[in-house]
Amino acid sequence: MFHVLVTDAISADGLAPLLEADNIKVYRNNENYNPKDIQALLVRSATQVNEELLSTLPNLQVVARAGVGVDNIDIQAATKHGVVVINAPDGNTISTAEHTFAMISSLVRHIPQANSNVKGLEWNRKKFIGTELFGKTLGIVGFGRIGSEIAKRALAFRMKVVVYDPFLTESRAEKLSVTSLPLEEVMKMADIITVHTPLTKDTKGLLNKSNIHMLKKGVFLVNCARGGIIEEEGLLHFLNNGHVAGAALDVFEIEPPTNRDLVLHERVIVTPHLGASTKEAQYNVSNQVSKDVLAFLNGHSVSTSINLPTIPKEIYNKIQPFFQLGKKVGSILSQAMKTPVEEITVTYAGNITEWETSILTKSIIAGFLRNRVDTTVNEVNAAAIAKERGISYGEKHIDESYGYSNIIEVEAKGKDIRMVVRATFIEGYGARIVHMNGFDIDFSPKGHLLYVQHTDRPGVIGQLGNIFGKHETNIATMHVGRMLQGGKAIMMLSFDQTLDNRLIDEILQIPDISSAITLDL
Ligand SMILES: NC(=O)c1ccc[n+]([C@@H]2O[C@H](COP(=O)([O-])OP(=O)(O)OC[C@H]3O[C@@H](n4cnc5c(N)ncnc54)[C@H](O)[C@@H]3O)[C@@H](O)[C@H]2O)c1
Ligand SMILES: O=C(O)[C@H](O)COP(=O)(O)O
Repeated sequence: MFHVLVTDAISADGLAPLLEADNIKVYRNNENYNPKDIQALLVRSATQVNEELLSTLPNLQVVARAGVGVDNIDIQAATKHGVVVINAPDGNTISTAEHTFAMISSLVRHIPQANSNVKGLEWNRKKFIGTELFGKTLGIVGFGRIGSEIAKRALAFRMKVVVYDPFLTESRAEKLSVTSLPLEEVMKMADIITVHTPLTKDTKGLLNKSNIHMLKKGVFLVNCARGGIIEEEGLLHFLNNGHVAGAALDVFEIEPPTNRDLVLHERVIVTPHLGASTKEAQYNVSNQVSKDVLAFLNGHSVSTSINLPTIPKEIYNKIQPFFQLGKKVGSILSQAMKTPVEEITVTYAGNITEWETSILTKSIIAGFLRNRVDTTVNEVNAAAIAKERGISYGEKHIDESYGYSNIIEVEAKGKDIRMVVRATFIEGYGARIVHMNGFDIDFSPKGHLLYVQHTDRPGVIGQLGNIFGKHETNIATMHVGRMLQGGKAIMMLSFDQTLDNRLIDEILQIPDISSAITLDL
């Protein structure tokens, strides 16, 4: 059973994949739970996922942000703890774009102020003369998912759209009918500026007390991204001196906001971080992270991770079975060698070489380390832990795939010891180990296995069978591999339960058996 803690107000409908799964127990923050049980944490922007919180959840494997911004999550601390961070990058794009556009429209037509005026039983029509959007220039800073949706809406209102985004290509700007310009140009040209970047060290105070004077006099400013991208002190200064005509803010440097002069300013309209607060967006982000968390806990890799290399979805789907196989190969080596390993080399051949394999290599390293360290190891921290333990690793791609459509070969070397395992994934058949230390073999890497090295002589298998029979232990499957008749050979047996050590000791008494190692996969 996996235990999932949901701390913020996350859509219950969207949580259905987790709530309905047989092997998942979901706790809300106000329910009783043991912090040591929690393997997954689901948050929005309210929970601060910092070192302090991470240390209270020692078995946490994944933090999922039901939304876009991960500035409430200490990614570095999570990575150090081996915790994968995922988010739902596109589930609230439309809602936030619509909210931003509603804020722009409200701002230029003074709708919130006029609403309060009429509700205050006044009827002041002259006070609320507005500005048309038609023909005006909208400056969009940050032209990602939300920025580009806003551009579509602005163009439908027959506005001109100029954008600044250092990562925007000319062809994408052209395709979306916007003009891409340096920030200074956008600042000089725009009648309204809306920001849609993440909050980073580069975007903090992007518009500030020293540069807002460069904007057109009478400009309107909008921030529905993150508090601080437009510096609040600078904004207030230029509102007060009349350079800025008005501002619409959904987000604040401190939330709830403490800057009363700004919030209460008569030309400022505000909402309490409502960009993503629609039924649809909340369902989308909750459902998206629930599916990802479920997949992750069930041993599958995720495609939206913040602190893992990103793999395009179509490649991710193809490469996904190899992650589990890779971890198992790593685990086989780790359990079979039982001695210090200094170097691991992963060789890929066949169609798998068409893909980016570095993350797969990290999976293999994680699978290897899992049996050897007492902390959580996964693709996120495998490289760091391997380095810490003095294990170097590398990967290469070769042409020889031994007749299989794909091959992963892992060689682990230590002082006077070397072991090689070769595996493949066959569509419709599954994962197979096809070679071990010079022996061709063919078995499925799962369950409770016994890896036996012996001499190929009549009677060895019979003696082994007798011991299992005596202990009423049923052999589920058995695979044998040898190089030469009468020479060294190996056996891989599988069982329905873990084998008792006394039984292994008895097996080792058989003269032609040189080693018998249990592998739990
Ligand atoms: N108010 C809300 O409820 C709400 C909801 C969703 C998202 N957001 C915020 O909106 C932000 C944008 O969301 P998105 O989904 O469009 O993200 P996105 O990643 O698709 O787009 C962000 C864009 O900003 C650009 N960028 C990065 N650094 C920049 C810089 N220094 N100058 C200019 N552009 C820069 C990037 O190239 C990217 O195109 C999020 O980071 C989040 O903080 C707020
Ligand atoms: O980054 C986001 O997704 C938005 O800011 C939404 O935040 P929320 O989930 O706290 O509403």
